[in-house]
Amino acid sequence: MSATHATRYLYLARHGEATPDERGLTPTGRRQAVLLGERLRDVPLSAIHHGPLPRAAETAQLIGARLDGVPAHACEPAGDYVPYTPRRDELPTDCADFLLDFVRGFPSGERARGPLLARTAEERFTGCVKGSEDRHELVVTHNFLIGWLVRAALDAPKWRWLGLNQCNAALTVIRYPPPGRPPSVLFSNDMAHLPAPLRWTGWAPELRVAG
Ligand SMILES: O=C(O)[C@@H](CO)OP(=O)(O)O
Repeated sequence: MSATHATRYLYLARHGEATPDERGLTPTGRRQAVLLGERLRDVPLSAIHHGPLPRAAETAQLIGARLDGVPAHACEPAGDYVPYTPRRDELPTDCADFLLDFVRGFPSGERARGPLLARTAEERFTGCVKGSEDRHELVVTHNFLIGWLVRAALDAPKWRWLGLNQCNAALTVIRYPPPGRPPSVLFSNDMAHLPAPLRWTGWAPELRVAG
């Protein structure tokens, strides 16, 4: 802790498994959210921020029910959008076509509004905090924003949010210390709170590994 700044611990979770119509969570998704809430019970969270879509809002509500009195609120920067559309000349030549096709597969509206929302998310959720008290905050969000914030913490090229994927209700924690030390990614896509049958949902089958 420095005289004027303290550490922020940012807890990032992708929503639980969504129903095919994305109007809410499946029974698996609800159970994932409850278990994540139980995992977070001993964390001194001061706030839960969540995206406005039903799958994130329901996940946040189920988590919050396990955390006495932590205020939860919806906000657009925690929502679902494409944070950055790379130019071809930024990408490795051997995977440029694959990555560009992937990004262009998302609605143009999600791509157009993404960069401003991503910037706002960085301003609102990242970096050390003023004062002498460390802060712990949870953001219940979608796959892409978590990749974007991990990329930013590592100071990786902007396109590199692509390929940083999260399973449903997995936990990523980033620590932002006071000036003088870089951010650290303490956990990434951690599913220790989920039993095996509830792990790896929301993740392409070819990317799954044992455990
Ligand atoms: O639409 C998707 O593929 C991702 C993008 O962030 O969202 P979600 O986590 O809601 O599946």
